[in-house]
Amino acid sequence: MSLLAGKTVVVSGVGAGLGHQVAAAVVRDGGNAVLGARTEANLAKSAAGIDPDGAHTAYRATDITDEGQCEALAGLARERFGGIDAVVHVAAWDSYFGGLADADFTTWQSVIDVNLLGTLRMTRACLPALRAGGGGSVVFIGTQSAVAAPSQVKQAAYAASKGALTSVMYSLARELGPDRIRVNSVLPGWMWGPPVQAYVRFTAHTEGVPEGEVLARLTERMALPEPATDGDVADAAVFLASDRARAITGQSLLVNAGELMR
Ligand SMILES: NC(=O)C1=CN([C@@H]2O[C@H](COP(=O)(O)OP(=O)(O)OC[C@H]3O[C@@H](n4cnc5c(N)ncnc54)[C@H](O)[C@@H]3O)[C@@H](O)[C@H]2O)C=CC1
Ligand SMILES: Cc1ncc2c(c1O)C(=O)OC2
Repeated sequence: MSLLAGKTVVVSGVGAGLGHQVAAAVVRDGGNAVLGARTEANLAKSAAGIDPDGAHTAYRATDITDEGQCEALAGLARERFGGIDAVVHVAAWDSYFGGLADADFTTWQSVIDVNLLGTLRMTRACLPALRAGGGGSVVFIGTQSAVAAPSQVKQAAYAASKGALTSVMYSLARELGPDRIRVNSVLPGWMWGPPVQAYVRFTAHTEGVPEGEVLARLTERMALPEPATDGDVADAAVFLASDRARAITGQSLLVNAGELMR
């Protein structure tokens, strides 16, 4: 039987990258995907690419800094598909923010509000449906920068927000375990997809070096020859979302081609 046959998975932050890959993997593996992100046009495009006849997808514009919008997305999942079995939290503000020395704490607060509190708002909005269905799975997307010195510098606020999310995961796994709700994190490293592809192009251009050289620098410390793709990270998230991970909770899974090993 397919990994997610008959299951409904809410996915936040569906744009061109990882969120789209997660939603695509959910439908490919037999489930229903309920897509949220701020821009409705991106959602429509993503859903049309995954599921042209719309039988296994639903979407709604959702900013995870707004609790009411999170609740509306969870409500859409219940209306269209009768419940929620899992939620994968991709939405994040994942740019470069400057270091501590030149910190603007207003920006820090925004990063925390999206990456940490936004993810928790979205989780809370899904809890009644997860409980009503007898349990389910919550998957956070962290980063390897949350557990080790990052390979890029000056991202203290981002690392703080994702590190806190990874810590909260342990606490929630305990809190929600009695309701058979599992909580895990996937921690990508340099993930080959639109944002990192743009970074490689930009860096090659500004340094006047071939793109292959920039990519070689990124992969230098990886055990495998190529970085994980956003599709590879999506597969790990879908596994944790599924019943095949039924005894796994309170874990972080690095999906980074072996750049860091613990
Ligand atoms: N690209 C990489 O190498 C790495 C990415 N990650 C994580 O992977 C996820 C992103 O995947 P990517 O494919 O890189 O980028 P992406 O740009 O496809 O994903 C981020 C999405 O979150 C959305 N978003 C931002 N703020 C939001 C809000 N307030 N409400 C709703 N949606 C919001 C963005 O619009 C975007 O669609 C993030 O959680 C990021 O922290 C982690 C490690 C490495
Ligand atoms: C957003 C983002 N971009 C690039 C990278 C990371 C990240 O979290 C990371 O952990 O290693 C490289």
